[in-house]
Amino acid sequence: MSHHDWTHGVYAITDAGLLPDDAQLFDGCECALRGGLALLQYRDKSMDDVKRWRQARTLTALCQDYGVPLIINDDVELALRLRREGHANVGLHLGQDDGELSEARQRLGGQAIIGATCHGRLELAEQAAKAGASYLAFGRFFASSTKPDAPPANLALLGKAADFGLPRAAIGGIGHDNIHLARRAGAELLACVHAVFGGEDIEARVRALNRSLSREPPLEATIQGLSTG
Ligand SMILES: Cc1ncc(COP(=O)(O)OP(=O)(O)O)c(N)n1
Ligand SMILES: Cc1nc(C(=O)O)sc1CCOP(=O)(O)O
Ligand SMILES: [Mg+2]
Repeated sequence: MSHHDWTHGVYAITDAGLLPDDAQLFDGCECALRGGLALLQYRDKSMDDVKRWRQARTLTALCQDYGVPLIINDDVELALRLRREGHANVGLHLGQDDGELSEARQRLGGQAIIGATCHGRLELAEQAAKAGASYLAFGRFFASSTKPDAPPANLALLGKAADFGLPRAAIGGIGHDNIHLARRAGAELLACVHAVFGGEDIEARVRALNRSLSREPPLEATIQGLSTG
């Protein structure tokens, strides 16, 4: 795990509509991992605890093979159960209504990756940073078919969030045609559902996103380069 830099790159998030059974979920995630992910998030809104445990456990092992952390959406108990089984690569993502981040930090320990949804609001980012977040997620930046009603945010926010000193994740409608804009605005992590899992050849889709990212330095680095040299 130590060689893997989870702080930069494509952050794929699963979707039970696009990956409706175990075979499609596991195969889709393996293809995405082959394409090169910084992080993978297991996002399943069902109440089926048996399914969620089975799927999360298999994804944890799959991610371990690729040296990539698996982030559990919403569910601190599930993340805790996996970590207690010895899976140190398991982290958690919490939204504003998903429980106290400081409590999750205490329960999961100092090493676990814990992300926080901050929408378009710097004061939420400040609170999350103080409560022990590992990364801050902002969005929705573009129209999203996965979550059309997520509150909109402006890309300029990403530059303002640099001062927290934590990786910034951009989410919401991120795809091949706009990923460079979010990167350029300062996001280190580019979180995508549809752009990764919403079509054929998932590995090629992730590779294409990574190619777009590698061509695009963040604006902060460009400005620094201009002023130093
Ligand atoms: C990386 C990332 N950013 C934001 C979210 C959204 O979290 P939340 O606001 O809790 O909404 P749901 O995903 O639970 O519907 C996320 N999951 N991941
Ligand atoms: C899960 C989620 N949260 C969002 C937020 O703004 O907080 S947008 C979103 C959906 C992201 O899916 P897609 O890449 O298909 O647009
Ligand atoms: Mg949530």
